[in-house]
Amino acid sequence: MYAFYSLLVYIFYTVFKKEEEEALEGACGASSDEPGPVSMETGSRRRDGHTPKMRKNACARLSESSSSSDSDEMSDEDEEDVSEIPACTPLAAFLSFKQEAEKRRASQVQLETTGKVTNLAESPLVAVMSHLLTFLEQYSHFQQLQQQADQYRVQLKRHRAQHRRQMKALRASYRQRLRDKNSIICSLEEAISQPQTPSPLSEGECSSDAGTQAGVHRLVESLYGLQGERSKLRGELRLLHSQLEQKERDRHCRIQAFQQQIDELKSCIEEREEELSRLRTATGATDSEKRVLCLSAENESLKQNLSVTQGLLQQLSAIPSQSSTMLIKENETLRSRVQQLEISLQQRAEQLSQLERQSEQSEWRRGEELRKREDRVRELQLELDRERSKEPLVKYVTQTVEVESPATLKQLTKARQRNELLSERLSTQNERCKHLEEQIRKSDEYSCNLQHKIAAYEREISKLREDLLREIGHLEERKEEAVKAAASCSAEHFQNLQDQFFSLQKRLTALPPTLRSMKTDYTSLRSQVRNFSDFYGSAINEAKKQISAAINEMSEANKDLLEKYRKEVALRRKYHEQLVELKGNIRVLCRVKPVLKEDQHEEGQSVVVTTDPNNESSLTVLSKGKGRIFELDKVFHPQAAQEEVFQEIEPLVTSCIDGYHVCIFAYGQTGSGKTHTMEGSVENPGINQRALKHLFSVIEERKDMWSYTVTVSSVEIYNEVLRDLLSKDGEKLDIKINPDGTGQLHVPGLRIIEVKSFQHIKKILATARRNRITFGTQMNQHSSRSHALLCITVEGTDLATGSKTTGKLNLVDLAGSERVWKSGAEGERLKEAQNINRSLLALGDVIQALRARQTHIPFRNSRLTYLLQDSLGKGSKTVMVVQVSALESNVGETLCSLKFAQRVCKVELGPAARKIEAGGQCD
Ligand SMILES: Nc1ncnc2c1ncn2[C@@H]1O[C@H](COP(=O)(O)OP(=O)(O)OP(=O)(O)O)[C@@H](O)[C@H]1O
Repeated sequence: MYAFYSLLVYIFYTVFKKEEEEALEGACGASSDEPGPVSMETGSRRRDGHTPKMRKNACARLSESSSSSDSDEMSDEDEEDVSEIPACTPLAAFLSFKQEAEKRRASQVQLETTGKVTNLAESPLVAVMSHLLTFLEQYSHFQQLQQQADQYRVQLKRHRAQHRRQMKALRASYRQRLRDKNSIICSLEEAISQPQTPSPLSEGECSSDAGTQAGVHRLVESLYGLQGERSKLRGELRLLHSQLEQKERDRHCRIQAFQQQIDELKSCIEEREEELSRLRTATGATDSEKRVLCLSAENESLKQNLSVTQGLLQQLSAIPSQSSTMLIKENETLRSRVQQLEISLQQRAEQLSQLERQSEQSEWRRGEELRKREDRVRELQLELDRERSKEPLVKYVTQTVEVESPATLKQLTKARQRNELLSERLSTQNERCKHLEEQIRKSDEYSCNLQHKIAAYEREISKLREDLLREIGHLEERKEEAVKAAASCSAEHFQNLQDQFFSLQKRLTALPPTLRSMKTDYTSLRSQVRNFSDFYGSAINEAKKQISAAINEMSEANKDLLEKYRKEVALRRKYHEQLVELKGNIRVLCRVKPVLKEDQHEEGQSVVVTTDPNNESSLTVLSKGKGRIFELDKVFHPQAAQEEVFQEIEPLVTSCIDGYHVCIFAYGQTGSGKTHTMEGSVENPGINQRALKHLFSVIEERKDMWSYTVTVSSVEIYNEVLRDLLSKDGEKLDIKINPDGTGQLHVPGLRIIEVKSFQHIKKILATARRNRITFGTQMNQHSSRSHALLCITVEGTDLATGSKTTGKLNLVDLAGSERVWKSGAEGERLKEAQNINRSLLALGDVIQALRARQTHIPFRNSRLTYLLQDSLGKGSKTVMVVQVSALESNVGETLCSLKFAQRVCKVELGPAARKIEAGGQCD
């Protein structure tokens, strides 16, 4: 049995071994004997139909499970060599044998199922055989599969090759198409560069080549990309356009600005030219005239030259030609010279005509200028008239105030009438009260008299009683005596006694009625007195009731009245402000000092300053035989009283109570009356005292609605040093910024006194006057050597609304401006004078800057201007009183002062600003 197995295994081994060896031999022989593709082409086929190469490949494929794709470089011929391989191997014979065995086994199974069981299946040889057969079957199946796979691979290769070929052809055609399309793109680009060009890709073209549709699509995409780029470029272009437009606009604006500047410059040049021509006309001949003269003179000389040359020519022509050539040459040069001269003559003539035209033009311009001047004069005249008509305007404004509010006025008059009625009733009640009181007093007196009378009566009665009793006692005694005597004496005597007794009895009976009447009188009087106190009390109560009722009625009516009054006050304030603004927030008044005896040092001094009684705003100064007219806001004639001057300033003082900053200062040469105007004397007080008086009277008027606090301080600036005029120590003071953050100035250490009454202020003013530095100069016996400032602050609180106002009134008496040589100042006085003049100069600079509306106003250049900063600048009200002397000896100073005043006149401070605080907010 074992021997059989061994034999079988051997058979199989030899069969497989042989097949394997053949395969290996084939492979080795092919690799050694048939090198390269040539041998492959010509190589004979083996028994099994496999070429050596194929086998090698198959081996490789077997060893490498992954069948990598053939390289593209593989030749097409190689691929074509692959053919179908027939499946006729020794294994096939074995397989047929195996199939037969299987069939046998199947029949055996059938036999088993039919019950004919044999013990063949149990034989180990049959099992091994069946195993071997299964293995062989699997192997053959594997080989078949391998063959199939090889076939597929070959087919695949073939397809791939075919595909590659197709691809090649396609690539070539694509390249061709690409070239075509490139040309199309170029044309497209050209088309794109030209806007609105229709797309060169027509539908027909797209559809014409279905194979190149993808390429066309790509092209279309690129076209879209290009279009996108084009739109982007267009956007950029638009942006550039807009930038360009912006630049254009900017350029245009700049051109306009330049044009404007040029226009301005032209107008400026024209003005200059006009000014120049004016100056020329003022000095005499114009430049053009002078040039005309010069040119005509030159012309003349040229003409003379010409005539001389012509004469020379004639002479030369007369001379026989000796050296003719020389002469000809000379002649020619002369001719050319003549020609030149003629040309220049012509030019000159042209210039002359041009200049004549110019002179004509300048003449015309002069005429224009003259006309303009006339117009200006007319305008000035009109302005003057307007200024003159201001006063009626002011009146008109006040009238219009009344006209504008007729309803209010009606109401007011009604209210006033009611008020009057009520006050009349109140007064009648008062009178009644008074009358009652008088009656009470009289009845008191009467009762007192009665009591006195009663006492006298009582005294008399008691006396009479005593007398009566005494008489009765006497009579009783006499009666007893008589009885005794009757007993003893005659009947005659008894009769006498009886008569006496009867008369006494009569007297006694006569006595009781008076006594009774007196008694009744007394009792009635007593009852009257008792009743009178009751009556008096009830009458008083009645009167009180009536009075309280009247008062209630009054207060009811008063509420309305108060409201109306408030409105009226506000309206008045408004119109007052308008009035002040109409007059100007900076006003210049001029006061001419009357000629006093002590001023006339020299004999025969004439008066050179005259005022016009018909025009209150002009004054004429006669200087060097010429009269100069000065126009100011108001001119006071020399006889003007202090009251008259104050009346002009009064509205501004009222403004201060309403919360405005007001500055009033007197300016002028030394001795011209500044101190007189500001301070005055005890008998004839000046602005300071009158202003304070007015202030307190207004405060008194408004006490029902406003409560005010008035504080006063006074300083002097002497040699640029600040001193307190209300303090005795005379310490140097400094001006600083208030640390409260308001940015306002304050003077640390300055005495500020709260003033309660006008009497109090009088004392304060007297102290300030005493402390001020004065010295006698040649110009003034008591010349003030310092600037004195009286600063009044009025803080008001509206009792109804609680709003607060802060007004300031600065009253300044400036030190006199003076000419040092004239005032005879030396040493310390000279230094004073220089300091005074310097600070006045600083004041002038401030005024000048305000007038020119400069952004920087040089307030800090002197202590005076620094201190007056908040009352001199914008939003404040200023009055300058210019004091001038009328005497000829002071004409220089008078002219200086008036010129300065006229400059101040032209300053505009703008609308005044009220300093009011409502609920902690500032206006
Ligand atoms: N309108 C006037 N009526 C009467 N007297 C006047 C008038 N003006 C000035 N005076 C008198 O002239 C004198 C000089 O005046 P005042 O002292 O006021 O001049 P001033 O300008 O203040 O001088 P200074 O600058 O030197 O102080 C004083 O005696 C004054 O009484």
